[in-house]
Amino acid sequence: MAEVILSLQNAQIFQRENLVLSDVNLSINRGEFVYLIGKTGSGKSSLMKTLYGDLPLENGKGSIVGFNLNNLKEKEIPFLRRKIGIVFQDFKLLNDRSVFDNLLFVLRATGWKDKTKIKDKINEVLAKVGMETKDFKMPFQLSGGEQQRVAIARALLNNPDLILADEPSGNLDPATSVDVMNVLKEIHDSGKTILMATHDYALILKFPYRTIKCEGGELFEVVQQKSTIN
Ligand SMILES: Nc1ncnc2c1ncn2[C@@H]1O[C@H](COP(=O)(O)OP(=O)(O)OP(=O)(O)O)[C@@H](O)[C@H]1O
Repeated sequence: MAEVILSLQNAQIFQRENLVLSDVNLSINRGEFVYLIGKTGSGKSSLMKTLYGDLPLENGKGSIVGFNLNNLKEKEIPFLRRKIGIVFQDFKLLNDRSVFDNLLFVLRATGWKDKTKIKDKINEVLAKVGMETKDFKMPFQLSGGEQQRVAIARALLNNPDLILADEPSGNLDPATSVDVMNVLKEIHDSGKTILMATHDYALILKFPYRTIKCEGGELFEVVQQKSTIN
């Protein structure tokens, strides 16, 4: 039977006192690739933030990778984030250190000690995104697409159950977006569950997966036809 990895029932999500999403119902099984689409301001990022513990789930029920979002405690958030890999539109690499040291920083912060295991893990994730020869480079020496590959490698470090990608191609040109999407597709094909917020309908047409639309404070399943996702 399919294993539910993310579930929200009648969830309400607020940004401060503003109700952004009034009734969110969503269930994602292990191994799925799901797009989250919707107009600017429709609440996609707010939903993502709730899923990684940056915004509280005010009402309704929610669970993700075995954590209950309803009474998520501050001290549980680092443990939740080890089971979720997060990829942002603006990469969020540390600009004062190399690719290798960006990844080292995350491993050290999550308790890794053994130097050989650390090196092997960094090489493994960089190889998955085709960046194994650029581990010595500084982020500003990389193109946007390369920086996003490193950010995806970083998201894979702790072998997460779920990857949340919030507009990962938002800062990339169309050809580079397809390259990065191919990396995400390979990761998905290897068994990972991915939820990706995007505005990029060309990508959705090229890589068709289950699509959810955020509109009027709720989520709707989209039937994969060009006319319905615009
Ligand atoms: N930090 C914040 N404080 C208060 N309100 C916010 C904050 N961030 C977002 N909002 C509001 O919450 C609503 C949803 O924004 P959100 O960023 O989740 O939408 P989005 O669908 O991700 O948009 P985009 O596609 O532009 O990223 C908007 O009305 C926005 O103004």
